[in-house]
Amino acid sequence: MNIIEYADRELLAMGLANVLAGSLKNALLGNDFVSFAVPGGTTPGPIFDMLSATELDWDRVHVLLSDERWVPESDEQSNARLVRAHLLTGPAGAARFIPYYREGMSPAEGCAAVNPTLDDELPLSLLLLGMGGDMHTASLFPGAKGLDAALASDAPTLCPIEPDGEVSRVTLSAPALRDAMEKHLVIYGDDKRAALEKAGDLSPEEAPIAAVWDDLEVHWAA
Ligand SMILES: O=C1O[C@H](COP(=O)(O)O)[C@@H](O)[C@H](O)[C@H]1O
Repeated sequence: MNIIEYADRELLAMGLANVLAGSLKNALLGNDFVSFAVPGGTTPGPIFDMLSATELDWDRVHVLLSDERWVPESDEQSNARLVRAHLLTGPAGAARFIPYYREGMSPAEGCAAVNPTLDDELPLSLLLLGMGGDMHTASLFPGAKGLDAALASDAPTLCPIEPDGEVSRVTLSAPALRDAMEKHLVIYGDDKRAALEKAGDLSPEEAPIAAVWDDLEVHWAA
């Protein structure tokens, strides 16, 4: 794991958007299309805003979510809603988005419907992850119902998961995340940095970020 420190969050957003744009362009050189998985939550909006303005062959980029709350896009908690508002605009509006939520289906039924459509997206060409202070990444939450299944080496690509006291979710599994060709993690603040450092002494069940951090490039600002 390599940690890159930025002077502030704005510089991080600019720097990381540049890194991601360069990685997408490189990956597009050797492939008909590339798969780019992105997080939701409160952190990535400004990074998406900057990246979306970059000129590249977005029509050959497939955008996926690292995880999703099992809510329709009309719900403010929807990660797809965030991605549509901040990433799939301007030049990046030409990208192909692969949403997960299926109206009228349970998360497990939704995963069964979505999983066959993800086969061609693996291994992910480029992955951006976020992390919570509890060391969850994507929706691999410590103690969640479904965590063991999503951490298993033979886990399906997209798995249902029920974090304690939270809306039901779906998440890319640990193997799908771990096997990405290039992986970045963005975190802000001393608390998350301390949590990340602590995760090295813990199991993936206790600190799910530890399941995916081989070759992870970490982008941090206070
Ligand atoms: O629930 C989620 O949390 C993580 C971290 O979110 P943040 O708000 O602390 O940045 C995020 O990466 C994940 O995609 C999201 O669904």
